[in-house]
Amino acid sequence: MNAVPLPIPADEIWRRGPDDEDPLDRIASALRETGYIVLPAPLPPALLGSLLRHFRSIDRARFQSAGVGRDQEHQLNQFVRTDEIFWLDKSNPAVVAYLNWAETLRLGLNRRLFLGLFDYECHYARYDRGSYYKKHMDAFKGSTNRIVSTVLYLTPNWQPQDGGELQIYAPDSDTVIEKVAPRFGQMVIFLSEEFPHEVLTSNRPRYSVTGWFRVNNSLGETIDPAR
Ligand SMILES: O=C(O)CCC(=O)C(=O)O
Ligand SMILES: [Fe+2]
Repeated sequence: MNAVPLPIPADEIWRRGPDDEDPLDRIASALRETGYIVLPAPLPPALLGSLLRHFRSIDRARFQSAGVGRDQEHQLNQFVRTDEIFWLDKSNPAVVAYLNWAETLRLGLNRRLFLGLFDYECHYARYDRGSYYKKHMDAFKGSTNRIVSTVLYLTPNWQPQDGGELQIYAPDSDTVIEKVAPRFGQMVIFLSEEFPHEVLTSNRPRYSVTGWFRVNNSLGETIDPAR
């Protein structure tokens, strides 16, 4: 692969906290122990700024109404979700830097948790005023290859009255265990098959990058993941 210009040096892409703990150790042990972690600012500010500029530069018309389910089951269901998405590829340097970061996370989690994560897919999501995503699972055991979900928030100057929090429920339950503010730079990482979750109605435009680490379920001539 060609060297791609990064907005920030690759060796500065993981920032250590004041306790000098390796952030990958912290994320891995949280996933092992509780299944999720909220990180207030895991990425360098320069990268967040470049991602937001890229997000805003994309014409509205290029975002697609988000569907529910995959492939043949894929359907638009406005009762469930009203956000719009834009799948990401390596054509923008900020996205490349973000994907490099995700790649180090993938390798770090595989090394520590033996998850066998194979790749990462991600899209931008925009929730216009009044948009939501009702309670759902990102993956059901045995029927999908999404293993770890990530959401990075890019909404500038988010205020509590803006709503749009991510509500995480205990596994198989209606009990809310965490409410994550979609604050600029904040990220949440969770096991896709464990936690029902919901995006509460947003009272202003809400921007995010949602992604999934997947395992490779390809068998014989059936290629899975499909895309
Ligand atoms: O944006 C969020 O907080 C979560 C989005 C989500 O659950 C999804 O896209 O599957
Ligand atoms: Fe989700």
